Amino acid sequence: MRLIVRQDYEEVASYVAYYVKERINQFQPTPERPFVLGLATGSSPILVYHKLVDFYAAGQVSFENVVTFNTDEYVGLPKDHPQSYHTFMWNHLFKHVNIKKENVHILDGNANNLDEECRKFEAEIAKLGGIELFLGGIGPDGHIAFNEPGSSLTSRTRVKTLAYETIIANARFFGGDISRVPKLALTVGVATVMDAREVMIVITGAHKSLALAKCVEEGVNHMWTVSAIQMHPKGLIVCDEDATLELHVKTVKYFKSIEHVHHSIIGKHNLGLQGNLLRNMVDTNQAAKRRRRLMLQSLLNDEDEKLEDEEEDEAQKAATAAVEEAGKKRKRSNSTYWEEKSALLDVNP
Ligand SMILES: N[C@@H]1[C@@H](O)[C@H](O)[C@@H](COP(=O)(O)O)O[C@@H]1O
Repeated sequence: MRLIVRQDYEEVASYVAYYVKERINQFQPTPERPFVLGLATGSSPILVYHKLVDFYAAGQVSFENVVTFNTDEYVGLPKDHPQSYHTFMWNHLFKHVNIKKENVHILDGNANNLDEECRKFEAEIAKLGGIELFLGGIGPDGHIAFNEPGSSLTSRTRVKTLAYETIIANARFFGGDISRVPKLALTVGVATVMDAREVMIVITGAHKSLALAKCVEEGVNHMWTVSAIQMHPKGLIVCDEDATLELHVKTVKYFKSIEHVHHSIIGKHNLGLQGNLLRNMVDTNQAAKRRRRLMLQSLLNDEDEKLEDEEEDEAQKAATAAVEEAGKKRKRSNSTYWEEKSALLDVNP
């Protein structure tokens, strides 16, 4: 498992959005071989979606051959209800990009036969050969999708009763009134998420720091369902500094050092998106020179910043600049959405 620590929510969102964009582009999806992406709702991915919309507006990514599957949906809430996950996904992402309607999969919480709806959802995923990248968030109790504490780690898409803590946490979307929060939801299972070829979880805020510590430093446990990521060969958690509050200092230092050491010794340009070594690009002479220079610098007690300057990824800088430009130019079509977003981000659940 990799743990990427960034300063704050904004930096986490930039990292994740860039990552998703690059994975789609590297995959080179076609209608016959689409990129299958798992997506979540909640406040954690909102800024990621905003940045993906900006990448799309800047011509840096296309969703034409992207197929999506969403983690969950409330039972009994009309699709067009302002708090349904259908409304959320269309307002925050889908209606701003070129995704095809038929490529979007969100569970129908109003289906006549809910069990059948869940079975069909799993079958659709399987038909497409599984999910390539699952982007998720967690609740403060460590639940992934709506897999509440005690959910089976081998669970599949099904109807789930929401935990009291989740109902309280989500009441912020229903005017703070817990009686208005639906008590049932359809959700992908833990195994549905873990079957994806890559799982990326966004965890931000001090209120999720206990869940992060349980997930990273303790055992795989159905009381913290996100901890199942420990068993995944390509699990990636992207968190902010606040979320690390309950982790041991040595844990945080270790995961940070992985990134730092790899960049310093191997060179950022020799590392793939998933931390893999781009063998063809490694020039052993260059690597030896770098090692010598590093050694000299540490002897001379030089500042680390000098090294980091050289390692800046020019492509990412250019991409970010273009996106910022597009973001400025683009007139947001749905202003209430941005008001809603700020409201969500201001609330401390
Ligand atoms: N079912 C959703 C989850 O999929 C989401 O990860 C979680 C976190 O929400 P937030 O990101 O707003 O903290 O909220 C809900 O419970």
